[in-house]
Amino acid sequence: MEENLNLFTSTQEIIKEALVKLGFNDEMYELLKEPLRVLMVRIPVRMDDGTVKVFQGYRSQHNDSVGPTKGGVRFHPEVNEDEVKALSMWMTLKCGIVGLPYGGGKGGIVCDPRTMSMSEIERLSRGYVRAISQIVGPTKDIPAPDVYTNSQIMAWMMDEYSRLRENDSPGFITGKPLVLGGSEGREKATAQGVTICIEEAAKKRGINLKDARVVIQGFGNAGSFLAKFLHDYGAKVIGISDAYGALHDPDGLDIDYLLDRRDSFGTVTTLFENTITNKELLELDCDILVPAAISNQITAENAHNIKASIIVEAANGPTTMEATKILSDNGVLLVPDVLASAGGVTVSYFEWVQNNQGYYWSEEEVNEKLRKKLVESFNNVYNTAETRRINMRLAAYMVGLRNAAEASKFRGWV
Ligand SMILES: NC(=O)C1=CN([C@@H]2O[C@H](COP(=O)(O)OP(=O)(O)OC[C@H]3O[C@@H](n4cnc5c(N)ncnc54)[C@H](O)[C@@H]3O)[C@@H](O)[C@H]2O)C=CC1
Ligand SMILES: O=C(O)CCC(=O)C(=O)O
Repeated sequence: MEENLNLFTSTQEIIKEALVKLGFNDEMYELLKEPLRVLMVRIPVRMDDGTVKVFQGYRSQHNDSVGPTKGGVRFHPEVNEDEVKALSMWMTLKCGIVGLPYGGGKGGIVCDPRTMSMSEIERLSRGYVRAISQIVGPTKDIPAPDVYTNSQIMAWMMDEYSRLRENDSPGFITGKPLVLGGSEGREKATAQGVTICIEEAAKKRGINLKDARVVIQGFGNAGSFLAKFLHDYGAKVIGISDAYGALHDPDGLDIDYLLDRRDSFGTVTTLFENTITNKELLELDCDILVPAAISNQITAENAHNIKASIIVEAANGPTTMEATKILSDNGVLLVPDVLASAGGVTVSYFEWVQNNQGYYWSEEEVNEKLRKKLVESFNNVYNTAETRRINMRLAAYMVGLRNAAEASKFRGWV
């Protein structure tokens, strides 16, 4: 049988399994198997050469029983409806695992910002906000950065929303520049959260992080800060990659140099000649592997060749369900995306709280609150997996779905 690489339908399968284990009935599955709302929009943008290009975008809201929906916006040529739907479902799980008062949302635009000018990207970002403005807002659905979007794009989107509503609305979006109500620590939050999960996983496996050899796929927001944290900690980062290739040095890469040379899209390998492929990178001999780029990277095809004993998923959906099973059977400790990458949305929540109260915290305060939440969440998922004798992905789905399911029940939806 062919492997299911569809992110949406494979997520439905595991949601079903988790709900059955939690004792919920078929009606609950009927409610949670699809987002409540998916808006498809067409965004006309005047390009710099005077022509008009029409871009396709989406905003998906999985479940808003717990609170407003929350999740990033992705600018990528491969964005599609099923991917955005799955990404919004994973946001419900992340918020449930960390205990945030949100449901899951996610957005995306089919585009390649690497080939666009800054002013074209600005017009596209503003057009997207105008197109989705009816269904988003600080108490409805709160966007944030994701692949190929950043704090500048968040600033344009916040400005456009504030103009439409005729009032300043910093709580409409998170991941903003500090001066516009961004939070200390948000930029590094995803990598901080992944680092905390790596520390906890290493403890469980008796691995000393200072001796560990680490491979990271992706050198953008999540991957590059993570490389820096682990490098500074004393771990040996022996491989990194971007969309164009990968770098490998068994003695450890010069992370500070690479950080200095990478561009705003997380590209750095194009400056080097002796590169390897992303596929080769994933199969390198190492202790800890962190996919921090895109989905469907570890599949049934290459799962048997993975040498790492710990995989911590910074990216959303990097490992297929079939590969998850192969890796668990092989004794690999796999810390799933919905837990490992939850640091970003956690500090986004802190940013929103600070915007709502108009009082801002120090970076130390943010990091301390983040650590507390992630250590608790890691152990909650790990212990569920141990007690139930299941892998951490299924355990994370069980922990993550509970709030949305119970809140939907209390509201009388099911
Ligand atoms: N930024 C955030 O706060 C969060 C990000 N994530 C996830 O982390 C992953 C990376 O996101 P960011 O670092 O924010 O994005 P980014 O846009 O800052 O960086 C993306 C990186 O992935 C690389 N990449 C793109 N296509 C690739 C391909 N086909 N093969 C290999 N590498 C490729 C890029 O070259 C770049 O290095 C995504 O899956 C995202 O959904 C998850 C939670 C929060
Ligand atoms: O910061 C946020 O609100 C969402 C981050 C995100 O999109 C994700 O965790 O995948």
